[in-house]
Amino acid sequence: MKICNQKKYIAGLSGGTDSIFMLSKLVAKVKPNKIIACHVNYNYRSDSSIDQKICEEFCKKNNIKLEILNVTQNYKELRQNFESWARKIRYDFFVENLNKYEFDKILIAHNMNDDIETFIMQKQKQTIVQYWGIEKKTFYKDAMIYRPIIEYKRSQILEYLNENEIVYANDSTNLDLKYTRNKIRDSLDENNFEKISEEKKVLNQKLKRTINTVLKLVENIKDKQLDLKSLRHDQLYDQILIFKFLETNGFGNLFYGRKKATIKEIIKELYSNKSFIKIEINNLILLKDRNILKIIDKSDLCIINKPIVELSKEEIDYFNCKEEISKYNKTNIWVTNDWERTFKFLKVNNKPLNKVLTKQKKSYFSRWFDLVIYNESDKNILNINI
Ligand SMILES: Nc1ncnc2c1ncn2[C@@H]1O[C@H](COP(=O)(O)OP(=O)(O)OP(=O)(O)O)[C@@H](O)[C@H]1O
Repeated sequence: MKICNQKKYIAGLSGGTDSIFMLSKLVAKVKPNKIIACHVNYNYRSDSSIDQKICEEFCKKNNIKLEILNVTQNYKELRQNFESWARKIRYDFFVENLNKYEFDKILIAHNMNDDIETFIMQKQKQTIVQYWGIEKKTFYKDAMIYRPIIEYKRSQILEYLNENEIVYANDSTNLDLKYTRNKIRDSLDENNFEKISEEKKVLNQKLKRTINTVLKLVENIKDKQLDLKSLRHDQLYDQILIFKFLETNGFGNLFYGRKKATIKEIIKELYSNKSFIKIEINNLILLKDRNILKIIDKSDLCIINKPIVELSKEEIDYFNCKEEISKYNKTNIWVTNDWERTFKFLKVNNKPLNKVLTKQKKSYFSRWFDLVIYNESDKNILNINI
């Protein structure tokens, strides 16, 4: 276990095998005053107090300061997934202590089995990943999370604890096979770990290279638009590119944990001959506008079709059209930028407006920003510069 004895550590201590093992190894290398253990008692299981007691006794014996967060929550009323809710509570608690004591790193006791299980799960679930398995070092709210026992197998950990007669808690949820992870856990043979780790390593190297290339490209993207010539007909590259493009423009959360299929379908559409494609996911509009892919936040768009006299001050400012509309103030004069709905029946010199614009290869995106002024009775447009 690589650990620097000069640094100060906040250690996540659940009382289970892994974190007790991590701390046992840690106290052998680092002075106790450089370690603070943090335990979260969720009061979720009937035996939660046993875990807390094990942590208290371990820390007392090893002269380590222990911070405990006692969670009071009515679990019948919890409306979200327990695991992700619980994870946020404990990571926030770790960060709070890291800042309070001005320590350097947070240590979490994931082991090699967790890493391999995560890898197998990622492959089965076919989600977009940025790393295969569990990374040794990550960040949470600017705090460094380090996993010093990621190279230890569960069997090695148990052997060490039993040999040294160290007391640990049994996590009763581990025995419950209804969870996917536990099903995978049961089917894994540690003898295959070297081979799986090698496969994981190769995939991660490839993924890292791709992410780095994509990031260089995405860094230079302006106006939330991607030139579709940047796609490479390489599945991994294209998927990462679209994902990073969405992520850097604030829409990554829509795709975290989502099946890769969603991004794959988007890419398939982008390669089609269609010059216009509009994909909507919650507040996101992805617009293929000929050779450009544009990200639009629906809440940034103002789409109208109404009599000119009903334009609000905000709308006049948004379209910067004060001067233009002052020329028209009759009641049968309407304004619109709702090109998807109105341009098929509006006419310019008796031709449908959308056909004229398509012929001119007018960008679909820009149509939302040019206000069309038209006569409601004959549907002819009046601002002929369009
Ligand atoms: N109740 C707890 N109190 C303090 N630390 C905990 C607690 N539960 C988990 N941890 C820390 O997190 C590590 C991983 O725990 P576990 O495998 O249960 O979580 P996970 O959901 O797989 O991963 P994650 O840490 O990302 O939530 C533990 O070994 C321990 O270091």
